[in-house]
Amino acid sequence: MYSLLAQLCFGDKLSQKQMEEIEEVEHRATLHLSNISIFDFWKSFSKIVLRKRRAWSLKIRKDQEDVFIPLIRERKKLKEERSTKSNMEDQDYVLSYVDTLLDLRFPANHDKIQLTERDILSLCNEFLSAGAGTTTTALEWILANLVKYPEIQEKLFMEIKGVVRDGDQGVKEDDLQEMPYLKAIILEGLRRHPPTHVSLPHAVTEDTTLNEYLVPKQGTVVFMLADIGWDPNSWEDPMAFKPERFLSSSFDITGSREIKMMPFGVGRRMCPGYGLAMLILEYFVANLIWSFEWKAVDGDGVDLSEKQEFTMVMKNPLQVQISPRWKNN
Ligand code: HEM
Repeated sequence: MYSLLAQLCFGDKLSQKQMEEIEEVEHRATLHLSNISIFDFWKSFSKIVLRKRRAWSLKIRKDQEDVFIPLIRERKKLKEERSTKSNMEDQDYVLSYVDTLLDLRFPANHDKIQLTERDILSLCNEFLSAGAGTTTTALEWILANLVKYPEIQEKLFMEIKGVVRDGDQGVKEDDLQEMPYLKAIILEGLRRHPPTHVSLPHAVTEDTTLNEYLVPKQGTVVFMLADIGWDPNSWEDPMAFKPERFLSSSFDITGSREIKMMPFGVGRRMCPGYGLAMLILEYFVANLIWSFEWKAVDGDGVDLSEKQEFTMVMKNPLQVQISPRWKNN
């Protein structure tokens, strides 16, 4: 997942070594995120009392600079070279997230006209840390349920079989449009096991009354994302894994019509990566089930206990036996 997101971020010409360096430093940064939030609240206090943790935090930032800044400079150089090339010479160019950030300009009256390298580094860090752990966690929960309920896995396999054409190597992006049961499985996975159980902190801009409770101006508000998706007033048998509940009508994950679940948040601060995340999940699940049969390790059930890390992960990571469905796998 890191390799995929790293290429979206820094371009598709990264070497294996560069991808490994990005993954290593981002993994450390993500695990460290809970400490950084302490510094946000008690900066002066933490400078003295939490010196060691602060030093560790600064070390991670320095390591990120060592890995990311050369990559940002490479994209800057490529941008300058491209400006002198014709369209014909430039055919294998793929736009990256960093390219869009380098092109960003603020209005002229702003005291800063464009982003600095350090701003771009922070945005790339946000892109990778917000995108990789969440999507990987969702994928693991969905596969865990397909192992736990082989009849659902089989029904999905039959749907894919009806869509993939003879001679195709795997499921293509266009094929996904013809797979309503796959979409239902992804939505049910996100409802039953949202990777983040609470939203990011939001604030109200003025005193607001909600169900007779006053939320004072600037008061911090977080939304209980998992509980909203498990509400028995909205969902029948909410703790069961039943993709069929999403088959009867098209479901709007953005919550613009009604809000019965919000694994990506809703409104202006909704996850900007939700479309990408849905595509990655559909594409990976379809191809993994098309290529392999997934079974529980003999004698072991699938334990769906949760553990809070940066995301809500499986307490006991999924252990499976996978067998290729086709001879050439
Ligand atoms: C299954 C996968 C994902 C889930 C469940 C998820 C969920 C969320 C949630 C709940 C929020 C906070 C929304 C709020 O507080 O209102 C969020 C924010 C964010 N997400 Fe995702 N996300 C996923 C994948 C991604 C991906 C793939 C990217 C980008 C590559 C991404 C980038 C972001 C960013 C940058 C923010 C912060 C937005 C802000 O500060 O306003 N996410 N995500």
